[in-house]
Amino acid sequence: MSNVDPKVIVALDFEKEAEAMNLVSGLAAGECRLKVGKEMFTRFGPQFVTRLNNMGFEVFLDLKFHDIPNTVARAVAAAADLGVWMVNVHTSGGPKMMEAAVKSLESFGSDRPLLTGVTVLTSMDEEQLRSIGITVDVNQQVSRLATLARDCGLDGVVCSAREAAMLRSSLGSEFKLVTPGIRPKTADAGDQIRIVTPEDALKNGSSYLVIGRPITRAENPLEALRAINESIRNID
Ligand SMILES: O=c1ccn([C@@H]2O[C@H](COP(=O)(O)O)[C@@H](O)[C@H]2O)c(=O)[nH]1
Repeated sequence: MSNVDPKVIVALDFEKEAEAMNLVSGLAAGECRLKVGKEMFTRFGPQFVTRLNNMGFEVFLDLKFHDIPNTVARAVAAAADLGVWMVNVHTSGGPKMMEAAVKSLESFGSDRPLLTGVTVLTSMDEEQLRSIGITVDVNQQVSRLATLARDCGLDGVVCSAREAAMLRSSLGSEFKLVTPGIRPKTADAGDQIRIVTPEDALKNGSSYLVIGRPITRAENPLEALRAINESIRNID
């Protein structure tokens, strides 16, 4: 299936580069985007991202930067130099950090990557929020962090699709909602808690669906991706 703005971002979380390439080499760039996270970037570095770019794929570099403003700004600019499509920071780094990240992309003009901010990890629930001293419920915390991200000039946030309808109505149609924790009905949740099916995520207003293990650990990953693409084909 060819798609000019593919909704699915496949999370390439593999121990071996060859395993990832085995999947990627069977894909057409229009079928999905690819996410490189902490595991593969730590093992295979920027060269791995460049390799995917050279094959025509748009890459979401999911390193969730969280540090002092100067360090994050420089890391975000380094990601832009690498030519990624999207890069992210943790919104809990605060407004000064997010504003510095936005500013660091000014010189890239229209070539800059999308900049998104992680709100509350999809593996967390209220109980875990309380254990780190956050006493409001998940929706309130996500809403607060997403609004802050929007006000700092970020292009969107990473959240669960459970919060997508709420954020879509408060933050408008252009703000990107990037949603991991996607699980087709029969898939294992694993360590994810705030899960949503691909169909419901798009109906709720998600912009992009981040999907890892339901595709990468499937017996036939290409078939699994194509079945998901087919299931969401007619959903706006
Ligand atoms: O809140 C978040 C932020 C990032 N992720 C990342 O997305 C993928 C999800 O993989 P699955 O195998 O589909 O669970 C993974 O790379 C996470 O690091 C997230 O899950 N939740």
